[in-house]
Amino acid sequence: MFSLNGSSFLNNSLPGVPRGGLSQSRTKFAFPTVVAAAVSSNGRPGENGNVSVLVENNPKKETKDASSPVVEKETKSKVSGGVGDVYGEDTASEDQSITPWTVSVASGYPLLRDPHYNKGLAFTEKERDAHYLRGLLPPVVVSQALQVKKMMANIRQYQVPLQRYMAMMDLQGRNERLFYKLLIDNVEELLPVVYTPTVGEACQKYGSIFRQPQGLFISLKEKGRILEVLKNWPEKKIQVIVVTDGERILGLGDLGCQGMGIPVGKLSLYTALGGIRPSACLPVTIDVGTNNETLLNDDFYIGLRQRRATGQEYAELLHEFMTAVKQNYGEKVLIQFEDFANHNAFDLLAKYGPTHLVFNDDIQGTASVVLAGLIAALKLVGGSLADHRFLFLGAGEAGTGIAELIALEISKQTGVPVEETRKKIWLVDSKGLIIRSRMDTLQHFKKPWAHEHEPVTHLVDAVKAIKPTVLIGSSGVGRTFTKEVVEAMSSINKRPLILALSNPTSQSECTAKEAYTWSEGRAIYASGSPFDPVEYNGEIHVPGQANNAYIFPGFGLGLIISGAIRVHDDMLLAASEALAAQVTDENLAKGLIFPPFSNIRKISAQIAAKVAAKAYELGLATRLPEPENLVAYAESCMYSPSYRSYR
Ligand SMILES: NC(=O)C1=CN([C@@H]2O[C@H](COP(=O)(O)OP(=O)(O)OC[C@H]3O[C@@H](n4cnc5c(N)ncnc54)[C@H](OP(=O)(O)O)[C@@H]3O)[C@@H](O)[C@H]2O)C=CC1
Ligand SMILES: CC(=O)C(=O)O
Ligand SMILES: [Mg+2]
Repeated sequence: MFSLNGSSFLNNSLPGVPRGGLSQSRTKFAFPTVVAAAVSSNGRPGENGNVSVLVENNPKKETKDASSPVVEKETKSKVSGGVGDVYGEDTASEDQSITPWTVSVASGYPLLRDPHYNKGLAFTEKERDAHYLRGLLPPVVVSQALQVKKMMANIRQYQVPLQRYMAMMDLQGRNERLFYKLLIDNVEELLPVVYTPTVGEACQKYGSIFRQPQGLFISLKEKGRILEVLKNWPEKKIQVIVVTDGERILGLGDLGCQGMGIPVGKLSLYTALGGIRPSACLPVTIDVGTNNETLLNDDFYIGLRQRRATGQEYAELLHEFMTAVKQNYGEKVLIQFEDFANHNAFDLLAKYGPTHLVFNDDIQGTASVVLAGLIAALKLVGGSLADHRFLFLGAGEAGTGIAELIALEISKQTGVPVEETRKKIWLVDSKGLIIRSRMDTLQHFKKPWAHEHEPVTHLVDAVKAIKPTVLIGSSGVGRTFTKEVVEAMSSINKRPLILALSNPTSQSECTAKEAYTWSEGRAIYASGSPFDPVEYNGEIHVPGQANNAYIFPGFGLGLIISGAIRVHDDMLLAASEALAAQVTDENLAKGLIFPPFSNIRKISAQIAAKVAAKAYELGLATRLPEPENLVAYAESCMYSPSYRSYR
């Protein structure tokens, strides 16, 4: 359905040139010396991440047939972890020194201005001497732990969420490792700041709060030159791209170029939650204009001031981008489509699924996370998936994506064809229940859900008619699960399962408090954006966060560590099962059908391992041989935000 089996072909997996080329400036090291030192210091070439330098200095390697599995094997033996530790920024052994180099070996003032290597007051005395920092910093030397403590105290002082967001973005632009240390160690507190709901407001106001550009902006002005534009990005070894065209940002509609906050936020989660190195992540916004009149008339709008290009003009720009990405980064770069409007999202996935490693987070990631929640919830509501009836409000990317994965899973479990299992699932769109008599006017992705039924216009009537055990909101419209709707669900079910997926919080179909109150404490509830626990009748109910952030970081890691070349539906099912398995009885007892985010890196490693295992099983993995313990391997590949010492 969402993806196709690809044939097993390998790509150019040799690392590229160092960031920005091979120039150097004020440094005590000449490059060959650095390379020699790097290789011989531990006797394990590449272990400390200097593989790219080795390749640069060994033309023989560069000319090898990159499609040969032998090259894969060689590369694997030299690169720790398999997620391309090209710049020596991070390896399993953090006590080893590395060279902090940017376009040149950074030192002095530029070193303090380079977020990749800056440590602020945490530069040691020795580093201050070696890297010309004397006088550029006050005398005190502090630990990263103290920096975290201070930053958290600063951030907590801001009462306005957008101020917290801006403080976090400033930190990311100033000291990347500290940013990730903060985010990883305080994930439950900071996720709502760098991600939904606050990122939604940030996108709405992106022009006004714009300080430093983040990510790569590709607009219609760059048509015919996209490859050139990609080459302007300072990092060469990209493993994950999150791209949007800004047309459906959360449930906030068309935010044009200001949608950039979403790829930036998603990729910071790829690093914090999934352990992908920041240098391997590329946020992209494709600017084809916007139909948002408010933005078009906003002096501070940062995008093209024109209405959206469509049709051939749009398709050609996207095609040039997809082609340039593959040309520049190879076959195995993961391209995650994010927050495209559904009239483009399904077509892009279908068009590029057979030729690129593509993943649509809103269609596929959301499906995988919701299926995981449903599998976990069965322990509370009883029965198998096939015993339940599902009703959706919203029949777009999220709604039909989830519906299809549920139908697929039931089909796998029961052996009943998917055309039959779909009949357990009903969807309502802005015109009412999707039924057979509407077939001629339905968008293609809705057609499989057009079952035989009388017309039903209102959700509450659909609930009464269909009698679902599970109600899922994916309409992007807030407050649509009214008291009547929740009461109707509660009159049919002992434990109504209610998922209000729409983001941000303002678009949530109902709040946690409403769900628990209107169901008299019986609802099992989760939402796309977080809600605090609710006390009802002396009992504490903890709402889960049904958000694709549980899936995509681990899913992407699994693709990368296996060298997968295509996404397959069975990988989504594997990810769901892995996530569901992480929900403990203790979680369930509180009403939680997702595990807490505090443990997310461990969870991501479990997901990555299952996804990678599936890639090997399906013959879609190119990183050979398959590691024996995929969970341990996934964990060993993860980026650590601890500071490195600079020689
Ligand atoms: N929690 C999570 O992880 C995720 C949450 N989401 C959220 O889900 C929401 C929808 O996203 P997505 O599926 O991509 O959006 P789409 O635009 O693809 O789909 C929206 C659907 O909702 C329907 N709809 C709109 N208004 C109403 C209404 N008043 N009554 C009934 N149906 C309505 C639309 O109907 P019609 O087709 O007739 O216009 C359409 O079928 C967003 O808020 C998004 O943030 C998305 C992905 C992940
Ligand atoms: C979470 C997400 O991807 C969305 O709301 O679009
Ligand atoms: Mg999204």
